[in-house]
Amino acid sequence: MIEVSLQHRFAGGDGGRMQEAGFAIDLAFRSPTPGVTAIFGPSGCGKSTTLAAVAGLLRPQAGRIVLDGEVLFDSAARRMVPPERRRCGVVFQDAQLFPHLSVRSNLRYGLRRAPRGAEGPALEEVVALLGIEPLLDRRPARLSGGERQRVALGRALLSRPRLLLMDEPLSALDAARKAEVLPFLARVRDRFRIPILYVTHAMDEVDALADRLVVLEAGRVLAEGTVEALAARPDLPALAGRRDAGAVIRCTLAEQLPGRGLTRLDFAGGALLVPAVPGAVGEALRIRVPARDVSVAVARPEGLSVQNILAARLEQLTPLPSGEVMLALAVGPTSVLSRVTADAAARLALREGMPLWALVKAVALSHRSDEEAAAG
Ligand SMILES: Nc1ncnc2c1ncn2[C@@H]1O[C@H](COP(=O)(O)OP(=O)(O)OP(=O)(O)O)[C@@H](O)[C@H]1O
Repeated sequence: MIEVSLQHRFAGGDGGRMQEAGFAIDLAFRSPTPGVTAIFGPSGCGKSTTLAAVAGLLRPQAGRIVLDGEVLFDSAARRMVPPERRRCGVVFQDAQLFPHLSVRSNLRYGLRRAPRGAEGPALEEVVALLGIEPLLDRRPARLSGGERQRVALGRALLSRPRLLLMDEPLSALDAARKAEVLPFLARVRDRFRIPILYVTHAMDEVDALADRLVVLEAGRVLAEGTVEALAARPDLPALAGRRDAGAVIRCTLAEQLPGRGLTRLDFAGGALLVPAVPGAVGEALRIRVPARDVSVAVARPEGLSVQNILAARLEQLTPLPSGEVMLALAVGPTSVLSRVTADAAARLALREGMPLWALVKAVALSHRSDEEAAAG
């Protein structure tokens, strides 16, 4: 378990005359270990400050930080474990490799920082896992952004951390590079089982990697919980107001239908047919069903090209700032979100509790817990 509670106020920007109050953070959350907790929120909400406090790079004015029973910081007990003794591996947005050292030497630097006797993967294992063997003799300047991040991750792992802290490690990469690095992060998560605090404002990274979410706003915790539970809440503007808002659902790959080019995914309360997903029957998957790709009907529609028509009940109807309405639909025990126009909601006389049909037009595959799948 990681327990973080911190209160801190930065000095104001007026040269210390205290006319303008500085940013204040006052938050607490707990995350099980191992596992990936994404710290999510708009720019300036305190994400990096939180990581800095956990890493020991910032001494909060008050609070307590405990990792698997070991107190790293406790203002009441005046305890502050110095950063080098906390065993946190940190990966930033820019890889921060030593430019004058080869990749191999950068990795060895990580190993040298590992405490004597600490257990962890060998250099060869990390190199193989991250696919960086061909890069070992290169200098960082001759690496792509994605390659640099893989090396930075390798260096962090080799310091044998008990906790990985990642501060927007993919945000400087374009979509293609990001897609290249994400599976490696998933492999590290699955292979080494090191707890990870992962700062991001990219939902696809949350979907691909995280078990839990801590949503911050202006230095406070707005919500925390599993990715599935929070993604299904229509009342969190930080999540439901986004273009990519949607329910996150755990599924099992239930059947391959090669003749139709489809795969059947089963979830609690129903099943979805999706374009063929490679993988073995029984494999666990996680999908995002974007709210914008779900429409509703008051009677079961016939003769549609849409494959997936699910019997649902309208649980909650939440107006969005955009003028649209977010519908929380229960499909058995599973929540699905649908975003419709206010006009459609009025036309269909939608009200909470009524039965509806949910038409699911698209599904995004986001998370594969299986290591081989993550690699491929
Ligand atoms: N050393 C400092 N002195 C004064 N103010 C600071 C200091 N460090 C951070 N802040 C302020 O604290 C607030 C939170 O910063 P932080 O970097 O934690 O945000 P963030 O959520 O990580 O943002 P981003 O997504 O843009 O990286 C900001 O308003 C920032 O200006």
